Amino acid sequence: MNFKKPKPNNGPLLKVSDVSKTFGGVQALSNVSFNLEKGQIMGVIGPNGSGKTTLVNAITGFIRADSGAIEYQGRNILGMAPHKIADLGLTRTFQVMRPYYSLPAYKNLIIPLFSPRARRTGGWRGGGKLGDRDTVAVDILEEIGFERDSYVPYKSASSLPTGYLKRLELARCLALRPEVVICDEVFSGLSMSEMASMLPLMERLQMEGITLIMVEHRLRELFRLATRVIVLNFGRKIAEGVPDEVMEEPEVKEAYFGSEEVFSYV
Ligand SMILES: Nc1ncnc2c1ncn2[C@@H]1O[C@H](COP(=O)(O)OP(=O)(O)OP(=O)(O)O)[C@@H](O)[C@H]1O
Repeated sequence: MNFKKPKPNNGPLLKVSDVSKTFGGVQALSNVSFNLEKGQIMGVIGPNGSGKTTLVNAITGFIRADSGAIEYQGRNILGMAPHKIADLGLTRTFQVMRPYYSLPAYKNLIIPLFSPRARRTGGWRGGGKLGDRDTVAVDILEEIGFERDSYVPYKSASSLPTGYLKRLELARCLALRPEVVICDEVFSGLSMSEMASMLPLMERLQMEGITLIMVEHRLRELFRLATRVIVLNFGRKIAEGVPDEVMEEPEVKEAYFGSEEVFSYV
């Protein structure tokens, strides 16, 4: 199979420029722009309904932005189908998880492991020949915290608690050997100890070279990881920068006024 040689990209890994989206009369995104640099963990925060998931959907092709431009590795991806975007290495988790509940956890990874991207990149980590995919699937799950010895990877997805389902969602992205993972609220619904165990996992992914965008309401946990955040409010980007500094900006304080998230971040 012939793949076009990608053009060298000296700019940001992802460049979102003036992206807007309306649903009926609702302006869900209004001229949102930001750059994502390779290796970053970038947070996307904002009150409920501020446009965070719409932004993720627009970047990953699940909805089409009305206007603006989205470039990934220097290539225009606006209007591309989600599976094509994933094939380029830009993947996402879903806020509402969608595993195949009737299948064992590890079988949920078989489809991404059979994807053209996983085949092309030669399997999980280290390259080389793709081994038995069931084994590779269990390996991935073990890497992200499914204890192989207690048979958790083999349990049906429907029997897994939220903490494991969140990890399974992440594992489905990792099976594609992504360059970027956009995590839509990976901390939501997790206990304090589950969240605490998720933090080193995210750090490890970053150390392994994966660039992360994290859409989060859990500011305290997010700010331990993210070096940069953008803040949305009513579809507009109202701030961007280092987390602690951004939270001091009057418009951000006003957007979060009265919200529990801000009280829980300090
Ligand atoms: N498919 C849709 N049809 C109509 N309106 C939508 C649709 N998707 C989102 N919206 C509206 O767009 C706005 C932004 O929604 P979005 O889900 O992106 O916000 P959010 O910041 O992710 O919210 P939350 O933090 O509650 O998940 C909201 O007013 C929402 O009701």
